[in-house]
Amino acid sequence: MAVQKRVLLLDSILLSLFVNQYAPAYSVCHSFYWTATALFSAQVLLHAIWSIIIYPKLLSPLRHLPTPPGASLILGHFLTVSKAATGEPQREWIETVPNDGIIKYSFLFNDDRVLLTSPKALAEVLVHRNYEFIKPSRMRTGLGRVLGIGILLAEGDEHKRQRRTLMPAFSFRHVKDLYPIFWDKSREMVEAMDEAVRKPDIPGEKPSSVVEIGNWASRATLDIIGVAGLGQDFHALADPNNELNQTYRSIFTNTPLARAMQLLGNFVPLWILRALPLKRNQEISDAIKLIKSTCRNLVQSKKQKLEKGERTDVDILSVAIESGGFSDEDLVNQLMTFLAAGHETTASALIWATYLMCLHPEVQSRLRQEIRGALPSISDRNAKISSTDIDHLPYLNAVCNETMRVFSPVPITLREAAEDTTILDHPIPKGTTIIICPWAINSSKTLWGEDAKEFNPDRWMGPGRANTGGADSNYSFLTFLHGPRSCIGKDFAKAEFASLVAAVVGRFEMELEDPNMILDISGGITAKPRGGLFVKIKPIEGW
Ligand code: HEM
Repeated sequence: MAVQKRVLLLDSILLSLFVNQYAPAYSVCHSFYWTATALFSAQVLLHAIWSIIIYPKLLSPLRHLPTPPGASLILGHFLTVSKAATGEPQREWIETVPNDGIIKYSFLFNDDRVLLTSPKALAEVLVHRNYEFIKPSRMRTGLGRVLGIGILLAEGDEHKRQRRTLMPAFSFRHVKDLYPIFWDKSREMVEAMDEAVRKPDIPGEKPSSVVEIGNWASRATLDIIGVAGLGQDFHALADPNNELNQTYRSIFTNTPLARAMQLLGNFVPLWILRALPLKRNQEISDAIKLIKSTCRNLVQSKKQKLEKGERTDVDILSVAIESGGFSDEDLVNQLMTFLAAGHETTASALIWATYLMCLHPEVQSRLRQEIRGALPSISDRNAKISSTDIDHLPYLNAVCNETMRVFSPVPITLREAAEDTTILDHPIPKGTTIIICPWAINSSKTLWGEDAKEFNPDRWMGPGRANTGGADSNYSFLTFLHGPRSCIGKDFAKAEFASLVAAVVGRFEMELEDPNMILDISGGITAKPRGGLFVKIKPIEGW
């Protein structure tokens, strides 16, 4: 229902010309400019009243849907949503607002949001009519600069083509050959952490046995996506000041300014926001330059290798180049996507696993026992790990799944109705924003039972539970979504995550630096403890 401001402006100019020509008595101060300004202001005001109050309250087909209490007349639920961690209010509403599968809430100026709460609604949007619900254009333009317009942001037939082409690189048949890389990098991380706490003068660490786990996690996962995904070791683990790692950390840190700009992006054209002389704009454009040039160099050197017949690796980039389906610029966009989508997410999972291990020392010891009993020692550099070694550890699998259920690294994602459509037979106007919230679905009592919010790895143990956690519907676990736009890197991520957890828990006893820490979650694309997670680690000899 939004009317473009430029239409109102044009309209005001034409009306002003008309009034000044044929009815000058009605003009403002006999001036074309003042008349146009007055007409424009009046139209903006009328349009605002229409779109903020009249349409959503009296006419929108969404107005009859169940809605959480506490909406203000103009700001809707904006204050509740913006004050809490991403996904937290939705986690509460899914329990407290009676609904048949969808809930409506409103954002700033009563812009409607439709939250999906049932497997049936999720199936319609994510699977059966997936391409009718596209990624919102503000997501494409906002994220596209950093992530590249690759598979994550492509739509329709173009998305289908890219997904088909890239799928072989992500199939389990291929991923199973990457386990030794996951293990080698996990070992490298654990050895470097060990060294850091023994030599407390390493820059970036506190002079004690305390480490900020997010820092290690993002360096390790960047290296892993580099080697296993793109055939290039970035050596971020070896170098705490690695430029690429620092760059990603700076752009993915959800500062108040970043949040404010994201919010403004809903109302102010992005080209204006990006032209503002702000430090954040400079940081992002420097980051994009570095990421793009890294990706360009990777494409060039991989192509040269392949031309010389020097192919030794089966990484995602090689598969993409050999498919012949992508231009050089497309390849750069895909690489940008894999680098960003493929490392911050798994890093967030490792942070949450560490946090939960600290809160549940009994789970930590039981897991350590399983790992030490079944896997070769982390100190054994010649030990080779296969997919069977990692995948056949039931408690490790249970802890990893339960961590990703309780703290899904991606708390929320968005879609937009591409046309007037329906969800569960409720009319949904074109342009409506649809909220898919793993954070809420993964802890819904309707789907998981009364103990839904508790961390209980045992729900994944026992016959038939290893893949379901005991839930009846596979839509109950939404961490990687479902359907044609689910995470293509799911098998990669699960194996990588399990290797990292096994190495860390096998080697270290961990506790929170501050046992009274109050969890403050910083939202953004991935959820993390704000300001980092500081953990005391103690190497346990004998493995
Ligand atoms: C624990 C780790 C991970 C989590 C929780 C995760 C989660 C997700 C989610 C929720 C989406 C869907 C986003 C949306 O459509 O709105 C997604 C898409 C995607 N993920 Fe992951 N991801 C993880 C790791 C990875 C890794 C390691 C890679 C690459 C190696 C990867 C590559 C991608 C790509 C390319 C897409 C876009 C797929 C498409 O649109 O067809 N992800 N991921």
